[in-house]
Amino acid sequence: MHNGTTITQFIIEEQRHVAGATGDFTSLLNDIVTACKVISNMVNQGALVGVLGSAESENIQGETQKKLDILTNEVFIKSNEWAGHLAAMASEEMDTIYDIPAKYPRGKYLLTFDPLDGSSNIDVNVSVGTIFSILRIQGGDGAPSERDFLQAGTQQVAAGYALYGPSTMMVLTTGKGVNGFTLDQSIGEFILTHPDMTIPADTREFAINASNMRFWEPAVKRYVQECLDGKEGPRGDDFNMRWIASMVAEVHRILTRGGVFMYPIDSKMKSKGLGGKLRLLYEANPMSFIVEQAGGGSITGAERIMDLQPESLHQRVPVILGSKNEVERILGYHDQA
Ligand SMILES: O=P(O)(O)OC[C@H]1O[C@](O)(COP(=O)(O)O)[C@@H](O)[C@@H]1O
Ligand SMILES: [Mg+2]
Ligand SMILES: [Mg+2]
Repeated sequence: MHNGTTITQFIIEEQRHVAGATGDFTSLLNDIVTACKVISNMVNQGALVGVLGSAESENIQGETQKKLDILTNEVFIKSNEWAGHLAAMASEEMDTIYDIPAKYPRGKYLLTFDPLDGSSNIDVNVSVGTIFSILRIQGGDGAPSERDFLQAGTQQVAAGYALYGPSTMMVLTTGKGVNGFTLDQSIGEFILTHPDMTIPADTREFAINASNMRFWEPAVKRYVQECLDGKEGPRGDDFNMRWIASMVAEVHRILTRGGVFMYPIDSKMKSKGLGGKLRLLYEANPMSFIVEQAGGGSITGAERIMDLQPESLHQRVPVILGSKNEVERILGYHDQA
């Protein structure tokens, strides 16, 4: 018998304190947990089940989809469309919203997700993940539309990610702190192993794709240069650098030991009319909710991400998140720039 709290138990106990809770939310989270277990197995099996490599298709972002991008999207749809908790879904891998088929009852929640984050790492067997965010539909009983999804991050009911790494983990917030669970493969259950995760306010570790340096804005160039100048520079201390190229893995490292993650806007993106690399609804908002609930900060450079009013389903934004004091320093550099 395991001796820990399962994620199901944890969610039910948490929901007992929510006035008027109907069990819908608990059951929706459980369906998401099931989807991540299926994906964990798929990712783990990899070449054994022929899921590596690219598909012959592109998503709306113009990215060549990986086979696993499509398969994991299907897993999320199938696991969540039937139970009657959702009005609709939206995903990185689907151009438009996914309306719940008429054969299933429709519910009051909206689910946005990045079924497989860190796609460029799949074929090289580096950690990847799944990111999700839950909203409540605000409109009436009519058919849901894209507009229903365009809610600020502060409206999120819950957010989480699964990390498929050396062990499979799930990290979750419902607005009452952040908790981490590890999948016990022997019983197929996520067990609470990282209660009340918090991000240290200070750090000496940053993560950014330095190959874009010549395109960065002055504030980001200044911040990174000062980190690289280390003890001899104005920070008077040495900094370490990391870049995994899977946002989930970067955020998990920051939740575990602090740090700052940056995918800022740059002149190359601007020249293509892009507002950033990462997507607001199913990458930036859920990760910002988690990071803020763990005591960290999350900004675009100039403003708090969770206050942004979304304009479109696949909108991209700059992301700078992590240890609070570093994020505030970077915000200050943008104000001064
Ligand atoms: O290729 P780069 O510049 O290193 O970008 C890596 C970033 O792109 C992403 O892979 C984008 O997410 P997807 O893999 O879900 O498209 C992030 O996880 C990661 O932080
Ligand atoms: Mg992603
Ligand atoms: Mg993805």
